[in-house]
Amino acid sequence: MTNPAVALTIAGSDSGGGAGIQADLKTFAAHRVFGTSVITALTAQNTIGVRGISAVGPAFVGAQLDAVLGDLPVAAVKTGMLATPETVALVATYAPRLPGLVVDPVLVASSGDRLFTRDAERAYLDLLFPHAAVVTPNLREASVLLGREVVDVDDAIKAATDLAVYGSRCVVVKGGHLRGSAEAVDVVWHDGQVEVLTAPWIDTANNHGTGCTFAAATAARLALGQPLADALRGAKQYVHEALSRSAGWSLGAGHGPLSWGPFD
Ligand SMILES: Nc1ncnc2c1ncn2[C@@H]1O[C@H](COP(=O)(O)OP(=O)(O)OP(=O)(O)O)[C@@H](O)[C@H]1O
Ligand SMILES: Cc1ncc(COP(=O)(O)O)c(N)n1
Repeated sequence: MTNPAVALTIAGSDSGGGAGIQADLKTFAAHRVFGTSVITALTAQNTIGVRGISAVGPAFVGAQLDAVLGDLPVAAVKTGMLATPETVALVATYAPRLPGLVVDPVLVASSGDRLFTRDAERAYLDLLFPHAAVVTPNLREASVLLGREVVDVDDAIKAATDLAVYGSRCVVVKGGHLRGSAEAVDVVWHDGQVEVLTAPWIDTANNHGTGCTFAAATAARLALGQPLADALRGAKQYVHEALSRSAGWSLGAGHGPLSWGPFD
């Protein structure tokens, strides 16, 4: 019997089940990847918004990392909500032991609620980005990180190029919040080249967890040994399929969750 590939998510819990650790573990399982998890924060959250956050102290985040990395053959890692600059700094100290590192710099929930205490920008840019195989900010996160508005595809191309300066091997500026487009366009910077990933736009309010799912699907595919470019294309396709299958659901009064695979 061969072992399954193992991936790790370092992220926050979403009590509503749509984003965070819950979305990541579902996405790993959908790729037939065994999921491990280091929890950085609890959120009291549903499809409408975030009611409260209780961050886990960095020492206990470290204890979880030691437990997982000291025992299991983690082949790829995704970071989501890290909640505090201290936890970003702590995770950065583990970076040499974190293969295939996908950094989703979660700062704000789709509801608009903040998911990070303060001083996020410098901690992410200076400490974690240099170790990442890929970083995956959405438009709003790219704006916060760069301290300027990022609202259209041209801005996203410039943002991806400017964020690449911080040392990540690849940057994806996700366009799920671009207005007025018939396509969901993500801008990818890789080795000095910029390209776009596109998929047909799905008209649905059930989009809570798209960012987490995209980053987790990328990490799952890296854990399975796919090259990064293939992993990103496959993750984009996975999110599109998940969104299209749950477009008509009505779970909760706010932004509902996505469906999940396997889809093959
Ligand atoms: N309505 C949609 N139709 C098709 N693809 C979408 C849609 N919304 C988001 N996506 C895709 O989902 C992925 C995540 O992008 P998005 O910009 O939504 O991330 P995010 O803002 O981090 O997520 P969230 O909105 O859940 O916080 C991207 O590949 C994006 O293009
Ligand atoms: C615990 C937690 N982590 C992350 C997100 C953002 O998720 P997404 O950008 O996928 O909506 C969230 N709402 N809650």
